[in-house]
Amino acid sequence: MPAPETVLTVRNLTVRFARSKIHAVDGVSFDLGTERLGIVGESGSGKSTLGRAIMRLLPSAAKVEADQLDFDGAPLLTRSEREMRSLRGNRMSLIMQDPRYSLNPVLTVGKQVAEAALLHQKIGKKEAYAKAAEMLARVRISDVERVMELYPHQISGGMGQRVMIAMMLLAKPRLVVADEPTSALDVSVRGDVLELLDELVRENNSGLMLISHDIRMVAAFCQRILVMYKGRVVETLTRLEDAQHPYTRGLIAAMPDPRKPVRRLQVLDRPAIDALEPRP
Ligand SMILES: Nc1ncnc2c1ncn2[C@@H]1O[C@H](COP(=O)(O)OP(=O)(O)OP(=O)(O)O)[C@@H](O)[C@H]1O
Repeated sequence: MPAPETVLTVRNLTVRFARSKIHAVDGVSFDLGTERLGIVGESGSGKSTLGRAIMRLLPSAAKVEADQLDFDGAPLLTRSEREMRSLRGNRMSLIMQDPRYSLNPVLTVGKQVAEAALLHQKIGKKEAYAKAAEMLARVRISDVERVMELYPHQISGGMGQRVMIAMMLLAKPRLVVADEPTSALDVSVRGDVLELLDELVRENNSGLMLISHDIRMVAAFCQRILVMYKGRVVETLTRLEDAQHPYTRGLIAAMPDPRKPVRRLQVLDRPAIDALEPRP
């Protein structure tokens, strides 16, 4: 029996897309507790595919296999699509880079947050609107009344992420997968959104997978980091200072440290890294 705080157990997870020779995710194993876990790697390393495989949100062309993929102690891969839809609306949530793809474009912000309140709490319609306003204020939206009347295309990316987080505060998910949640945002609001995400997962005692190419941001926010290269986890870290793998060091060097003067950015020595990762 897994410990009660175990949210996810992943053993030898593999994803392969039809007509592709490579494994987008290649034998990944890890456990996720009620913690903030970062998944980092360069573009194409398999981060998003890993997150979507866990949410069971990959297209049918993707073949997902695992020795074990358990969420809250129960297998995920054998669940029906109907069960998955219910899980995704309640127990697991995905935050994507652009919230406009997650919010319903034909519903005002107020209506969709109120619908989330109706779905997750035993309250009436009027109370649901009051609850929606309360949640939007909690994610530090100042002009709540006005924002509730707007449609998703009328709000900024930062505002969209706040709305998503407000809806998740109502759903209280056990697992949050956040895929580059701040990459499309103005630098000035990135910190705010991360802070809200932190409040969300702490309040609900959730497990968070934060997927990003920005290893410094992830290191500042997460307790543990999995470093992915060509679909595999090459290193697990709790501090950047402990990085041993040349690929990880390359990722760190490629992200300028804001506290230090900019030097020439390093280029990854791929042949040397590939030589360390023998392929079958
Ligand atoms: N729908 C798809 N069909 C075929 N191949 C895919 C599909 N989605 C992803 N891939 C491939 O899987 C591999 C991993 O891609 P993935 O998007 O997971 O990487 P990533 O690390 O998240 O990159 P990025 O940061 O650019 O999103 C890549 O080789 C990619 O081309």
